[in-house]
Amino acid sequence: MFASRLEIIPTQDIVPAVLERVPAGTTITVTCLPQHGVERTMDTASALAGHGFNVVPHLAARSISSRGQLAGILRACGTAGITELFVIGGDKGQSGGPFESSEDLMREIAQLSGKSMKMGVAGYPEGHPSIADGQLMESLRIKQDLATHIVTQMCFSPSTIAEYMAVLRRDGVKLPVWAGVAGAVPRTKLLRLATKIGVGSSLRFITGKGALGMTLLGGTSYQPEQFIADLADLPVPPAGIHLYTFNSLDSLPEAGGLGPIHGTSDGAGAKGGVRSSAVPSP
Ligand SMILES: NC(=O)C1=CN([C@@H]2O[C@H](COP(=O)(O)OP(=O)(O)OC[C@H]3O[C@@H](n4cnc5c(N)ncnc54)[C@H](O)[C@@H]3O)[C@@H](O)[C@H]2O)C=CC1
Ligand SMILES: Nc1nc(=O)c2c([nH]1)NC[C@@H]1CN(c3ccc(C(=O)N[C@@H](CCC(=O)O)C(=O)O)cc3)CN21
Repeated sequence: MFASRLEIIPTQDIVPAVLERVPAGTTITVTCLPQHGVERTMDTASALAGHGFNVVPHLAARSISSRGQLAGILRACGTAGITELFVIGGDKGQSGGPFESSEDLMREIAQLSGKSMKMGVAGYPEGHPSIADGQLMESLRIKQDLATHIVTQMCFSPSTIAEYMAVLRRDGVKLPVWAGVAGAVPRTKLLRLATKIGVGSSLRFITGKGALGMTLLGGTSYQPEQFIADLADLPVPPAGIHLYTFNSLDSLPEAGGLGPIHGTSDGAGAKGGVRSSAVPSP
């Protein structure tokens, strides 16, 4: 059984939906989209933290307008009891402030927080649409001293995750890897969003695979259970599952490998990054 986390989008109606459907104590990460701005991420994160969730806001470097704004965000984290952030560059074409990349922002956070803030970073098992593989790897090698773990982009292939982890280790990146898995999201929504974030080709590949594709994407929603079970069977499984819910919270996986969305600390914060009792032995 894997340790698990849920990712949500800070839409207006999401806090009551989470309160209704997700047990307090669950780890929830809150995205930071260019059209929303970081305030919405922080407002939602603080509200959920106040209701007893272990919350991880995403901070996009290019969406932060000033060092003062960052200091305010860190103060808000302190007030809400938030001790971990997910730091990315951000999909904004141009930076609106002093930080160009996740690395820039991580250095400033480490300094302002006296290195007490835990930070996750993004990994791309199938590459990134506009950043070369070599540059992504170099960026991870640099960031690993500031980070606690990697969360992968949404992926649909266990062997791709396995190969990605092997390449990371070969190239000297030692951080625990959490596999990004799509939740039970309606198939049309999933196809649209996967295309938008640059992983559409792998999803289209699956949908074009006849019987297997029908199993994976048949019915109205994607079903992640088989993929999660296959990840658990890898010789070296990932440290945990990061479930991209896209706010579809109606059928969170409770069986088939993920285990119940649990209410305890998931262990991603510590170096080593796994809740040993929750992860199958290699
Ligand atoms: N909002 C979210 O939750 C997530 C967002 N993303 C998006 O993925 C992208 C990358 O983010 P990070 O992994 O944090 O990378 P990053 O912004 O830290 O960049 C990694 C490396 O690539 C370079 N780089 C960045 N953008 C580039 C570009 N357009 N062309 C060439 N080189 C570039 C940077 O200088 C750095 O060396 C961003 O667009 C980010 O918003 C990825 C995962 C999650
Ligand atoms: N390049 C990239 N950007 C991201 O923001 C991102 C990734 N990759 N990879 C993993 C997750 C997935 N992300 C996403 C992507 C799209 C929506 C989304 O629902 N977009 C809605 C608009 C939501 C709104 O404005 O209220 C859409 O309809 O496109 C949410 C999270 C965030 N993360």
